Amino acid sequence: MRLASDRHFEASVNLSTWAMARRLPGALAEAARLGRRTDRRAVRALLICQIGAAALTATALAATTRVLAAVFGGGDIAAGLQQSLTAVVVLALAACGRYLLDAAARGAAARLAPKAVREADLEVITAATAAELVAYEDPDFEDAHAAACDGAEKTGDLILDAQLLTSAAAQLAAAATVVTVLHPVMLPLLVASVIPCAWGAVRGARIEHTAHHRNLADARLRSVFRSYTTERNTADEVRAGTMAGFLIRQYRIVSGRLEAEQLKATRKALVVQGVGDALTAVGTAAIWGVLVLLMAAGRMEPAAAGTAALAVRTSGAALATTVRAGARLFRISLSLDDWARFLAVAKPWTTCRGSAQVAEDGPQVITATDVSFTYPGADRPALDGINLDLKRGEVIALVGENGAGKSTLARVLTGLFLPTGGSVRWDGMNLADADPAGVLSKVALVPQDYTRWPLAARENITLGQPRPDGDTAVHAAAEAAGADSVIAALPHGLDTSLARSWWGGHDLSGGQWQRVAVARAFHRDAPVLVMDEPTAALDARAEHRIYTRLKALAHGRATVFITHRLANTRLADRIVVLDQGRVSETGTYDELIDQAGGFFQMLKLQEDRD
Ligand SMILES: Nc1ncnc2c1ncn2[C@@H]1O[C@H](COP(=O)(O)OP(=O)(O)OP(=O)(O)O)[C@@H](O)[C@H]1O
Repeated sequence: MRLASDRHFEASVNLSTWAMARRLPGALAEAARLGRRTDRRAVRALLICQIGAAALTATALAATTRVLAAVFGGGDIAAGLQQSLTAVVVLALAACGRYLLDAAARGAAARLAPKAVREADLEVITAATAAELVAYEDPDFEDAHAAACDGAEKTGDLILDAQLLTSAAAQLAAAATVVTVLHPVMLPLLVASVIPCAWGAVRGARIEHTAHHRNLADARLRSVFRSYTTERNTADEVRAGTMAGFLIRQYRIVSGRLEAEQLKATRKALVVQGVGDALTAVGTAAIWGVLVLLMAAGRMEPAAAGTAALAVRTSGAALATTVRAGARLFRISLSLDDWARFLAVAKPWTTCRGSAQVAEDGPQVITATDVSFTYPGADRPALDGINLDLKRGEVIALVGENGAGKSTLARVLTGLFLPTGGSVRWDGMNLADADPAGVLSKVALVPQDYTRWPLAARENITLGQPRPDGDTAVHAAAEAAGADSVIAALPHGLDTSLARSWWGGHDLSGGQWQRVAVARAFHRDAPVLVMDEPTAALDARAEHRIYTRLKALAHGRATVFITHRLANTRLADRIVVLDQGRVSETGTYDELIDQAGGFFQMLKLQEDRD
């Protein structure tokens, strides 16, 4: 099972082995770029250590030749060794130095890796927050974002494997140079012997990556089942609905599919890698044979043959590491593509409006002219031909059936969404031309699904932006929203942590949270106030309190509130009834009653029910 729109999957499956190998320089360059941006010193240290380690490998091999010549050169071994004492010391020092430099390089890579993850993740966060809000309504944006988070995590492995690859490649270069000097036929033999192993490793990586992508949808589905089965938010429904058995069965079914697909891929990869390794083993045996033949034919001194044997072993091991790290890097490079793809997907969504500044004290009038709005991918508009004026000091109630377009209109009027047709103007300035940060700084919004921030009560109201009069403003906002009693009951008042999942955190009821969310909007003291069903979870007393004070709070502001309790609309200066994205009625409460239209019918139904 895989995502129908997974273009990246198609691309990676159709890559040839050579094309895959060609990706490695790009992956190494990306590792270097991320490394340089996070810690230049660590990158420099890493490179110096790698080059130093390679040089010492070559030095050790050269010193080995001299020692072996002393040992196998005939005559007294002890005397020979004494003669080549310097070479022995050089050999020992070079070996020690190489291990130390290798360890230092690994240390530098380990220091860089988490920083690279952080930097890559920050790029994703920055791109996501710079995107228009409407981007989140596009499924491709969400999918790409999820894959990018995974890719960002992998950048740590990219650095570690890049270090391993360059270290092995440097050792290889050193050993290969020594081998070539000893006999020119050795290097081509060595390279030929490792080709099957490289082929197996790269093909194996491709098989595993293909399986990974095939399993993406199932892996996501399984993690959704897991979280829905065990998380606190759903725990009561899982129990009350006796759903645990059903959910666990679903988990098993999806897991079974995942494991079967994975096993199939692992088997295929193992076979391919096994064939490659076996052929490389045959190649290595052939090299040993050639060495023996060269020695037997007197074309190579025993000391040189000894060094060649060592160099062949060293370079063989280095080649194998190079190939395996290269194959892993290839897989990581595919994940990095996911990361880079999100940055590319997010780019066109980046907020790109004008830079005109709205009035410092906010708009006197908000005008929607022939506004329409269609969600990305939707086949019909959520808003269609809306014309509306909202003046400062006026309170408008937006009502209508579920899905009528109320929340969408509230977002369009405040500039959170730009209309896809028509215009919204604040004092004549089209919001498409205005600096979005300036516009949104004039807006206080209570969304339908407000966030229960895992912060202290104070930050839950100030949102990290305290007013000059500090807690006085916080208490005033809390009092206006009826959250004062909530705060008074907290063990440490405004300092109490509302992060319920953490130790010491304090939980609130649904209605108490909603009061805090309303207090947030009041604390912001913005000239445009929008409240989307602000009392849906409140008890009758708290609801009454908010609506009786709303008129006073709305003074000097342009206020819109959305409600399904039509009796609350009595206090609005104007009621706008939406029906399937269009304004079906508008007027004062009394005017709409007199018209005896849809609003009146809905009101009657509610009154009869109550
Ligand atoms: N992300 C989306 N993608 C596509 N269509 C959407 C999306 N969000 C909302 N819609 C559609 O837009 C229309 C208006 O939705 P909106 O949330 O504005 O309605 P509402 O009047 O606020 O509803 P409710 O009273 O249930 O909160 C609905 O038909 C809804 O299905």
